[in-house]
Amino acid sequence: MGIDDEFGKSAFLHQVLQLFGTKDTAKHFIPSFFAGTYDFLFITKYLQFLTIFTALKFAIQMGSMIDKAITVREKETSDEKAKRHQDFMDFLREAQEDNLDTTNKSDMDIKISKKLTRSELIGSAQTFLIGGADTTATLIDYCLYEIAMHPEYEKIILQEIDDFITSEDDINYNKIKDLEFLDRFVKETARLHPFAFTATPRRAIETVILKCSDETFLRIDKGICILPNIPVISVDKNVWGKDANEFIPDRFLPENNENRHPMAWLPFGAGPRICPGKNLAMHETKATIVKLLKEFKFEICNKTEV
Ligand code: HEM
Repeated sequence: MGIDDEFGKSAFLHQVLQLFGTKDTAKHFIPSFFAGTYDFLFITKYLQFLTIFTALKFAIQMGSMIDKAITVREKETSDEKAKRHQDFMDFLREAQEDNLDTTNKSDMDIKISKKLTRSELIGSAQTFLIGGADTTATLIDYCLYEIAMHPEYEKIILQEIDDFITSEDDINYNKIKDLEFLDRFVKETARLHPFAFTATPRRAIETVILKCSDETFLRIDKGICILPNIPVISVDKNVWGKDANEFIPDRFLPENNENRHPMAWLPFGAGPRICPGKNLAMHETKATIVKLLKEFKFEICNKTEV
């Protein structure tokens, strides 16, 4: 996906990409230095806390840039707005303008109807931008790893690409949707590498007693924060079968999916707080793989231990 594609047309996104690109990681002395050493030098492991300052600086810089972008939007006339590409900042600002009424939703913790404040707007934009960048890149990395590990599946993906994607113009949402094997391949990759699992903590809003599959009971008190063990759920043999640890994209064929527990596949979380970028991330991953496989072959390097 390039900045000239549909997703990249947003002026706001351009500004943010510029911010991401002003200093690449290698130029950040502290993270790049400790990234290479913290594993084996006792003292540098603990000095890593210094990276907090770099991250903080980045967050402040990003916050102030978003703040400026909002000010620009506030001064815009409706004519000016209509002429440009509408982006997620418009949706967030419209949410700010809506008078959200959540009073009748008994399962919601916050029951105040209110608009997004400016700092909530900035915070939401930051979450979208940070949550949406490295995550998708990591999923793409894992897919390429699995492609290199499974040339037999690479062949099927290539065949599917040949059948459906005949030109660069075909790499669009509707055509990518037709690549059903690639979709299963990406889902299987995400199942075996659920790297964002730490993003799913939940706090109990009331005390509950859960009955476990081994007939024991688990009491969760009001206010307790729990983190579902997604890496374990993802390879649970009771849910996925004896071959749970194997890479088998066809386990996501509709007929194999039918009786599976709805909370079995959790790389994007679940429920009202499920990742809102899920469909975008899946599309972006598949589109990127199509582009890459059209140009490159991915193989395991004999010199690298996997
Ligand atoms: C492969 C890519 C991605 C993965 C694996 C991923 C994973 C996750 C997970 C596990 C959560 C927590 C969900 C839960 O608590 O149930 C989450 C939340 C979130 N993600 Fe993603 N994400 C990805 C891409 C994206 C993208 C592309 C965007 C935005 C463009 C995005 C925006 C967000 C936001 C805003 C939240 C917070 C939602 C909330 O708290 O209500 N993510 N993501």
